[in-house]
Amino acid sequence: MTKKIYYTLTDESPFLATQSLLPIVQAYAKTADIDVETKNISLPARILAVFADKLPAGAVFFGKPVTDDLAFLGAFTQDPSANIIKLPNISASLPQLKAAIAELQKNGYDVPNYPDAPATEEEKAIRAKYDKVKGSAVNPVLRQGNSDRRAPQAVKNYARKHPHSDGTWNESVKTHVSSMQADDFYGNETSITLPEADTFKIEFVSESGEVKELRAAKPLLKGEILDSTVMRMKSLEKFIAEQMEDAKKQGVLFSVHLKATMMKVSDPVMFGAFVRMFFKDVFTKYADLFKEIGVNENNGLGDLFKRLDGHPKEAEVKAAIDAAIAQGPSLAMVDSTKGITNLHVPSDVIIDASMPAMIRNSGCMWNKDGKLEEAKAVIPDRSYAGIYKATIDFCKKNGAFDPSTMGTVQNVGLMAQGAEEYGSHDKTFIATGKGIIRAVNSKGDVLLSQNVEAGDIYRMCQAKDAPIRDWVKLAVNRAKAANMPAIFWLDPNRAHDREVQKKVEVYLKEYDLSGLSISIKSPTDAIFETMTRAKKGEDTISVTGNVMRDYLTDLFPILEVGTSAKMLSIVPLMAGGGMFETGAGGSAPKQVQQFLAENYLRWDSLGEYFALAASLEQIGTPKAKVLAEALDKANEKILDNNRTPERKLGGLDNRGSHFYLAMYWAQELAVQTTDSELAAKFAPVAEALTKSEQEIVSALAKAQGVSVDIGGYYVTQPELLKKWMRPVEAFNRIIDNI
Ligand SMILES: NC(=O)C1=CN([C@@H]2O[C@H](COP(=O)(O)OP(=O)(O)OC[C@H]3O[C@@H](n4cnc5c(N)ncnc54)[C@H](OP(=O)(O)O)[C@@H]3O)[C@@H](O)[C@H]2O)C=CC1
Ligand SMILES: O=C(O)CCC(=O)C(=O)O
Ligand SMILES: [Mg+2]
Repeated sequence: MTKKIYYTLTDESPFLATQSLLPIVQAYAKTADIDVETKNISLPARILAVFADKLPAGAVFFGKPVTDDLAFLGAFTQDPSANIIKLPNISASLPQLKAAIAELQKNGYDVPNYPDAPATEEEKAIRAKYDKVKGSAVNPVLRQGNSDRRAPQAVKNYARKHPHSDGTWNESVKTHVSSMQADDFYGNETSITLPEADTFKIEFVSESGEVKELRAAKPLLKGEILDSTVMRMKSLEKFIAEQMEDAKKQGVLFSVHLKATMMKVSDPVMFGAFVRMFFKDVFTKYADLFKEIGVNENNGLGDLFKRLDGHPKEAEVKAAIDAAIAQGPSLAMVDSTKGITNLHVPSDVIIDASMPAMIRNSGCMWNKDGKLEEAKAVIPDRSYAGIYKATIDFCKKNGAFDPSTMGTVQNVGLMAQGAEEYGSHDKTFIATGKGIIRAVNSKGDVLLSQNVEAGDIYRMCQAKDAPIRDWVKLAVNRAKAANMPAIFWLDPNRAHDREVQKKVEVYLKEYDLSGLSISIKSPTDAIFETMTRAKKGEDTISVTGNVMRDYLTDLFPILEVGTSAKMLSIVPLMAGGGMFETGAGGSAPKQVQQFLAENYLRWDSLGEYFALAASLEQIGTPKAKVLAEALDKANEKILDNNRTPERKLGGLDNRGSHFYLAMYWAQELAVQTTDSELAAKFAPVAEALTKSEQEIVSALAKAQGVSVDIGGYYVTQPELLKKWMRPVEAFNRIIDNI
């Protein structure tokens, strides 16, 4: 029977790479009776899916009828045969969402504008649909299992042989992390475990006793952990002002690191507080104008400039902003050549990628002159900031890490069913006045309650019992399989973590742990021990909650192997199937700019190669296993022979690396002796590819160095992509004839 792998079409670099890689994958998989079918979960496809009713019947996007592929895959995760390869996708900030809407409209798709200030019921409905697409809208739907992320041994070996630089560090480095000391999410957290199944609704009770329902009742399962907490806006503003002063005094760059994409409700509001405080006088002086043109600081300085464009007061306001920048502490830059600051776009600086990049750069970020400079990294909430502080302190004391000798850090992350903060969006509210926000059960009893004032950010999180049980199981299994010590990172000072720890202690008793080293430590102790071990070349498994999973699986891969793109990232679905994420990083937008400018794509598809091998293994048929084993060997050859993309024009790029994957994979299939049919099938393919190696690789190289038109950024044209991503007919012919 034909087996199926769903392969996702996403955005930016991984989407471009797919245009070249997928035809190879499909051709090889077909020989084992495996159908690799695409599902489009890109940002534009997701927008079209929610507005399908507004499109004419039979509307087509990227060569296929418009369907809700994310909903399809989300439901499919519950099928025990699910086998999904998931590439990184854009978690859109509002500026990105608006840009994608504009491109769709330009291409004739009649989707509505994003209503900034919805007034009518219709506008509110449109806004609600867009808010579903916004931010991290894909991963929480598909991640119906916990997370197993690690560097494949071959990748680790490669990094040891070809170490990148992790910068230089010593005690004199002025870079540091600054967090609030009170009134943050960390300080205000309360948590309970539900003794019985129940429901909860969220209400605001004003000072005068008026009750307003913020969210209707939703079910709670027995054993579920429920938290509530609040970030006090006035304290946050005061803290930001102090940190600006301090950065200026210390003569370091001022930078802010948040996760406005994944934390799509809370973090843009915090980002907005930074914009408002940095440009306090400007926002006060031009309050009326900003109201008139619809400025919302949560969307950043970039959006403000767009709204000012062509306004009679444009020059005056820009001068005031320039003056504020000149007066304030030096701002960290995203792109100094274009004048794009840390405060321009909420999704430009994303903490999981930005902090490791800074650590690798000896604690430096870019200043306005395009030079590296030490920085203050402001991370307001203390819940997770401590691990970066500990890393920086460790590097100051012990020097930079050395990729040629350091150990590896694997991660087992609690992620399933919207665990913890990453599932909190529908339970996050900005308080509209002074009073109480509370969670109330079916009997009317108050489960959790927080005092709030206008502007405070109230947030509730859930973590269900079954995922926690599954996470403990996964941790024990990984510790056994990898033969490494595993540490649960749980903070005794956090109410939520104390509830989790009670469960972990109970569930660990269900296993025979003899011969294993499994411990529970606070995040600061855990990272210290993990780094001390890594420095000595020793390996450790970090067993963490959802946010730390995200942070650590960029931090350690970037330190160890230079990028998280090369990670194996498996989600064993709780219903029995598997989702294979490719790498643990993002969609690398900077690389798209390079591709468009010079037809050079430096996306490294190694994450895809490893995900594919794991996916084929899961298919499990004898032929699929042969394909998987041959692919494993091909992957090693890719690394041994250095056939991963180089950074700069003129080198082997993404397409060249795909050629070598095809060649090595075919060679391995041709020489294996387990399946003679496959060997016979691939012998001529291997021969043809080997014979044409020089011709194809030099034709791919010759194609580089020109500017590229693919029809748009979000809305691209399939024929144009084919032309640019599969430019060598001789290569295409061999693949298409398999
Ligand atoms: N799983 C998912 O779907 C995820 C999606 N995202 C989304 O991705 C977008 C960008 O995120 P951002 O945080 O900037 O991080 P990215 O990982 O996209 O970019 C940071 C840097 O990582 C390096 N990099 C990442 N992947 C590769 C690769 N395959 N090959 C080579 N280099 C790579 C490059 O760094 P260098 O130049 O230093 O080599 C790149 O400039 C956002 O929209 C975000 O929401 C982010 C994380 C995960
Ligand atoms: O879903 C997202 O927005 C980002 C996911 C991410 O960063 C990760 O899983 O590492
Ligand atoms: Mg991440």
